[in-house]
This record gives sequence, C-alpha cells and structure tokens, in this order.
Amino acid sequence: MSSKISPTIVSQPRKIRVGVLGATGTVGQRFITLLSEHPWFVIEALGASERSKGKKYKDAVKWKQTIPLAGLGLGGVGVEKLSSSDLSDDGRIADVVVKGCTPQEFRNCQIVFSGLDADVAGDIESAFRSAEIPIFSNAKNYRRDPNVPLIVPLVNPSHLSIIPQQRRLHSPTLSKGFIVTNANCSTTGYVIPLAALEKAFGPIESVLVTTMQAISGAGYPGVPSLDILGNVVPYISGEEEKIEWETLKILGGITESESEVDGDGTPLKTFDMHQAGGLSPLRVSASCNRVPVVDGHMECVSVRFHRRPPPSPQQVREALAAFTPEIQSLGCPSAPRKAIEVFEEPDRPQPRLDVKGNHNGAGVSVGRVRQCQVLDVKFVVLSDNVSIGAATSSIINAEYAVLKGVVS
Ligand SMILES: NC(=O)C1=CN([C@@H]2O[C@H](COP(=O)(O)OP(=O)(O)OC[C@H]3O[C@@H](n4cnc5c(N)ncnc54)[C@H](OP(=O)(O)O)[C@@H]3O)[C@@H](O)[C@H]2O)C=CC1
Ligand SMILES: N[C@@H](CC(=O)OP(=O)(O)O)C(=O)O
Repeated sequence: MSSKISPTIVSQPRKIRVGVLGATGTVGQRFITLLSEHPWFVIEALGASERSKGKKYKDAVKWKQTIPLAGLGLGGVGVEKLSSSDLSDDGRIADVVVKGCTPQEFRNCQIVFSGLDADVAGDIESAFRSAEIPIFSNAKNYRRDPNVPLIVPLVNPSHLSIIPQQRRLHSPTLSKGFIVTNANCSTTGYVIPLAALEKAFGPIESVLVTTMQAISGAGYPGVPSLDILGNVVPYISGEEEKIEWETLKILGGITESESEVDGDGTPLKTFDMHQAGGLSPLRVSASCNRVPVVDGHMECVSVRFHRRPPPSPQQVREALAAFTPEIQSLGCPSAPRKAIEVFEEPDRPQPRLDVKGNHNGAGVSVGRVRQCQVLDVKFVVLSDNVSIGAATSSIINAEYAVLKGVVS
C-alpha cells in the first residue's frame, strides 16, 4: 500500500518564526533573500561559525546577491502581527546579530533551515532535532538515512509521512523535532522532468545524465579562478554517486504496514522506503563537469522507458509542459507557477538567459526534446542550483509541512 501523510490542511497559516543556520554562505544568502519577502515565515535567528558569531549580519557576510542587503526585511509580509510585542518584523536583516549554531540560541524558532557546510551539519542538525526544532537541510549528511525523507518538493513531498517513524526511532519522547533533507542540486534539476515523464508514461528503465555545473554549486569562494576560467573540470567529488542513488530514493515510494504494536498493544504504522523500479531498478549513469558559469546547472539527459513503443518527442514535450505537482494545487506560496517551462527554440534554455526565467528559479526549464538513437528520447534541463537546487526547495518543503499540519 502506498502511504499518504495526514490529510490535515491548515487553511490560514499564521506567522511562523524561522531560523537559518549557515546564513552567511551561498545557500544561506539565498534563504535570506527568499525569506525576506515570505508571506508567513519571519526570520527570528541567524547562525554561522565562530568567525561570524556576535557580528551584525552585514558585517559577517560577504553579500553576493543582486538584491541589495540594506533593503531586506525579516519576512512575514502576508500575515498580521500576532501582537504588538510579536517579532521585530519592522527590522532589517542587515542589523541582526549572528548567533552560534546551538539549539538554545534558536529556541524560539518553529522551523530552522540549514545551509551548513556538510563538515559540521551532521552533529548540529541532530542536536536541533533532539531539542524539538524541525530542521529543513540542504546538507548531504542525512540524505541516505532510511528514516529521513529526501524531498524534491515538485516530486515527492508525500515522503514526509516517514517523519513519525523518524521521531519514534530517534527518541520515544520526541514530539516536534525531525530532519528533512533536500537533494543534491544536480539531482533536483533533472529528477523533476523524470518525475513528469513517469507520471505520464510509467516507469523509466534507464537514464544517462551529463551535467555542466555552475561555480556557485561549490559555495563561496568555491573553485579557484585559475582552475575554472576558460576551462572545464570533468570531476566533482562524490557528485556522480549522489545523483545515481538519490534519484532512486526520490522516485521510489514508501510502503506502510502495521507490523508493530506500542506499549498498550495498539498497532503502530511502520514505513519502509523503497527504491524506484522495484524488482528491475531504474539504472542511472551520471557524468559531472564544472563549467565557467556563475549560476545554473545544465544537464543533458537521455531516457529509456519500460513502455514499448515509447512516447514520441512531441508527447514528451506535452507531458513535461502539463506537469502539475501537488505543491501547486495545495497552494504553497513559493511553488513555481509552471513546474517545467518547455522551450521550442533550438538553442534554449541557456544559463545566462534563462536561469531565473521560470519563476525566479523556482521551476526548471527544458529544451531540445528529441529522439535518441540509443535510448528513447533526450533533452536538456536547466535549473537554478541555489534556488530550486537548494534554498527554494527547503522553503517549499517547509510550506508543505505547515499546510499538512506536520509543523505547528
Ligand atoms: N551551493 C549550492 O548550489 C548547493 C549547496 N548545497 C549544500 O548546502 C550547504 C551550504 O552550501 P554553501 O552555501 O554553498 O556553502 P558555503 O561554504 O558558501 O557556506 C557555508 C556556511 O556554513 C557556515 N559554517 C561553516 N563552518 C561552520 C561551523 N563550524 N559552525 C557553524 N557554521 C559553520 C559558514 O559560516 P561562516 O560564514 O561564518 O564561515 C557558512 O554560513 C552545503 O552542505 C552544501 O553541500 C546543496 C545544494 C546546492
Ligand atoms: N556538489 C554540488 C553542490 C553541493 O553542495 O551538493 P551536495 O549538497 O550534494 O553536497 C555542486 O558542486 O554543484
């Protein structure tokens, strides 16, 4: 049986206090720009390393966003203040004093987003979960944990249903804390059209993907200019392996059973994540390259379907353009208006022209859909690695969790 999470829909979300860990980094800065105009979420606390702790945000950060930092507020622009003493939402992010990354310093947050370096994310995020603070993380540390959902919001938000089991296994007394992760940025970009194709045409048998990844994917200051200017680096450590296994978890499902009982003998629902493809698993081969582009991961994708005969390129184009994920119908405020923008021009999408085109990087762009002489069809997909590939995904995941009553 495939599982669904609680049918609870919160119709009128109130102001929700949020924090950002790793707020000074590449992903952290994108969180700040998105949250500063968020209708429900209000920034309550920012955290980073000892280097930044105690400084005003404007003094700790090397601001690299195109929007000036000075004008950014704390968010919560769509709901009324709860009371006059509520949250300093007339404040400016620039003046917020950066904290250390301890649960104590974020105790007033109902949700915490993490853009932490993976070297430190593991212990910090676990401590927040134990302290009953829900974490929506970009780091890779917990993606493989079978009880931690790995969510691309346009594809598998229903995997949130594993959260009660995650809490139970982490600590029998845990009632609010949990960890949700998003995927690697390259996985995120190409798994969205794959999900659209599976929805329209059934299971995919095999995929070849070759990435051209932007420098911003490596954080700040990232790849040395002498390595990347006028060059292509045909290796990104760990990236190909991540794309190959993350795809299977994201496109896989969750099986629900009642095989255990609690102390009172009441049956407990248990969940088991299974990989895409079941007995004949989806086969994925990835080749990853770093290219001299600032923002936007481009990926060339070839697909073979189980279904014979396979769909035509025109049917594929139509299915991609028609793809409507649940986050859109549910009304997540940061959901893109169009999940997949399909280009007809033979030379689009391009990172410089199109990376922000689809709803400020919240959706992806696909072009060059055509027949593949080896597999069935091939196309190119462009995604904003720092938006839908990172911060935007976390924020939509949190919006979905709020609307489903998973976060209160
Ligand atoms: N960039 C991208 O496109 C994507 C990144 N990710 C993942 O998101 C995470 C953040 O990436 P990115 O923003 O690029 O990285 P950056 O290197 O740009 O930023 C890292 C952040 O972590 C903080 N930090 C470092 N060490 C510590 C510490 N000991 N304690 C507390 N905070 C610390 C830094 O604070 P300070 O400034 O004080 O040093 C900074 O805020 C990583 O796990 C990355 O793998 C995921 C998908 C895409
Ligand atoms: N490795 C990706 C970004 C990243 O940080 O990925 P992950 O979160 O899977 O470690 C890139 O360089 O473009």
